[in-house]
Amino acid sequence: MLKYYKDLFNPKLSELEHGSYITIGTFDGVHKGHQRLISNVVREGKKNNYSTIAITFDPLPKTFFGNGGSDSSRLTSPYTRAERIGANGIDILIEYTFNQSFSTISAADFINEILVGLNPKKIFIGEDFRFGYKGSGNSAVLKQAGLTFGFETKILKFIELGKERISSTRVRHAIKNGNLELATELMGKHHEISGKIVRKMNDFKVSFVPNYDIILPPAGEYMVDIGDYNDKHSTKAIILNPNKSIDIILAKPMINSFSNDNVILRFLQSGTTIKNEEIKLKTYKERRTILS
Ligand SMILES: Cc1cc2nc3c(=O)[nH]c(=O)nc-3n(C[C@H](O)[C@H](O)[C@H](O)COP(=O)(O)O)c2cc1C
Ligand SMILES: Nc1ncnc2c1ncn2[C@@H]1O[C@H](COP(=O)(O)OP(=O)(O)OP(=O)(O)O)[C@@H](O)[C@H]1O
Repeated sequence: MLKYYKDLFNPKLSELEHGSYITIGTFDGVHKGHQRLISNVVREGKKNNYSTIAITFDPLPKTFFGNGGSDSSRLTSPYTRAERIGANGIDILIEYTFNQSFSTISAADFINEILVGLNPKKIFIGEDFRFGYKGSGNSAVLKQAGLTFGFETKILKFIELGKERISSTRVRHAIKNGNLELATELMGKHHEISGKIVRKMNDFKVSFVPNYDIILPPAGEYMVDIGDYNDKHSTKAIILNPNKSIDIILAKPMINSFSNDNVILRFLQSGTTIKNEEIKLKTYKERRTILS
């Protein structure tokens, strides 16, 4: 069971007396590259009987700095990210609020005031990992600090798919292009958002609104699973405008079974099952708009 801490400075956790193995990153989407990094921490940590820790940030540093454009829109809510990190076997997740004062912590202070208190024995990062004010900390800085504080730094090579590096940015592009199949392959999970059914148009058509500002594929038709944790139904979702609600067309009128609760919408693939009369209706509507 994952333990989830927020904003721990100078931590002194009794469970870490023996030592810890740590990984650090934004981990949005927890894609297969992240999973490899995490599984190295978990495998080696368990073997040596150390607690395993993931350190992460919210909001995403890219979003905070506002320089990512649509590349910084989120794949996962903090909750879904935590859930995926926990499912990969990490013991402790520490999430830091990435605000103005946090962003100006120097690399040395990040090591002294955050990492050292966690009693690290080994820190696992990918090739490009940077940390601290203006990104001045890197693997060389960690290796040097390890000589003083008694930890190792392990740098993992990037995992690729189709000779291209897997990254959160690549998953975001795949979703923006409506390529849900590629997004699923890169994450090893379907793209999912939690939200609420806010309106019932008729027994077969409801309106879903996401709880969190998560990236959506473009307007179009998608095959989805919708349901709560116990119950899910494969059906069809229509996105008319990615900033608004999503229309769900139900295969059978079963929505009462999860009426007021949070439901999870998982995008399986782009849809191909649109009916003829719906296509006609759509064309007609579009023509009228152009004429008026
Ligand atoms: C204490 C701290 C301060 C940071 N300050 C900056 C900064 O001033 N400018 C910047 O571009 N990124 C800054 N970052 C973000 C890092 O460059 C990087 O995005 C973050 O550590 C997450 O790593 P990842 O992008 O590999 O997931 C900072 C990170 C940390 C931990
Ligand atoms: N393909 C990969 N293989 C192995 N490690 C990776 C891979 N991608 C990222 N990492 C590592 O995972 C940690 C977290 O990375 P981060 O969250 O910045 O992922 P990212 O995919 O590079 O995100 P973004 O595309 O938004 O920059 C870092 O240590 C990073 O080096």
